[in-house]
Amino acid sequence: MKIGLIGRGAIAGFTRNEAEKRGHSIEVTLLRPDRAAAGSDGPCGRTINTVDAFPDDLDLVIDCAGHTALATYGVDVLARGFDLMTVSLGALADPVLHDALVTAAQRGGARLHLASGAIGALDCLQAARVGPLHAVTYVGRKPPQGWRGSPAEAQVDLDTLTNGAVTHFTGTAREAALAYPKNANVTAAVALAGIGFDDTRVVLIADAEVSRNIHRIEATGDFGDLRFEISGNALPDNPRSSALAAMSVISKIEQLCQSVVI
Ligand SMILES: NC(=O)C1=CN([C@@H]2O[C@H](COP(=O)(O)OP(=O)(O)OC[C@H]3O[C@@H](n4cnc5c(N)ncnc54)[C@H](OP(=O)(O)O)[C@@H]3O)[C@@H](O)[C@H]2O)C=CC1
Ligand SMILES: O=C([O-])CC(=O)C(=O)O
Repeated sequence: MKIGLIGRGAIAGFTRNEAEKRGHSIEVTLLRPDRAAAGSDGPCGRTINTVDAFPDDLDLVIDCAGHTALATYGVDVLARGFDLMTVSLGALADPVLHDALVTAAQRGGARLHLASGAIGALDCLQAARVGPLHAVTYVGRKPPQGWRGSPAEAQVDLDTLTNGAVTHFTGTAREAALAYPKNANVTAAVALAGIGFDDTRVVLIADAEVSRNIHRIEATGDFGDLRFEISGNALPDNPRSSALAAMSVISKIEQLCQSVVI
């Protein structure tokens, strides 16, 4: 695939390396206008600053840059007719942005692909909701540094939390996804696969006793009961983000290339 990337952080770096190892080409990287002069060549390859500058022959654009980036560029990317993959699923909790992306995709004849990110069991939730599902709860537990730059900082001193755990959020997936744009995109994945943003219950915990990002789903429905838990290693460049989130981007690229899709 010929790919355009948005972002140059931890997930983007992993995506670049692994995609190129697998024979895909990162043709160009979109950065904020003040980050790199358009057309410059550096560790991100050829850089651009606007959606207009994406070459016409791209197969896919991948957003690895968070909610603001999806809100800033997503509509224009889809309206230009490029398929767009995103890890910034939590941004879809904003109904205005959600509808604008859907309209742009329809106008451009393109699709928005949601990477599964740092969590799993989404296939099970999607099937179970046919039943229907009755209740879904997500509990996210990360080491204190995994909540840096989030509203948790207003409730708990992350630097001095060296033992025990503090619950800093309980509420809906919509509230969590919007309030924790860098830490709780998984709540959006669970909501979108299951019973939606307003009915999915969320608990977020800073836990000094854990060293990995632990995501737990509990669901009940006509299908039976589901309990799923993953302990994800963080990416070396960003303790907030699990390595699986970056791996899920590569997995989705491979899915898009396959004739037999699971
Ligand atoms: N679905 C999931 O399970 C997960 C989703 N995520 C989402 O992925 C995002 C990226 O994660 P990660 O790579 O670890 O984060 P990093 O902080 O390592 O990198 C973020 C990158 O995005 C760039 N960026 C931010 N805003 C814009 C913008 N408006 N325009 C262009 N570039 C922008 C930053 O650019 P600059 O260097 O110029 O600041 C930086 O290169 C997270 O913010 C989060 O929303 C993360 C983990 C899991
Ligand atoms: O990477 C993770 O473990 C989860 C995360 O940050 C997110 O969902 O935004």
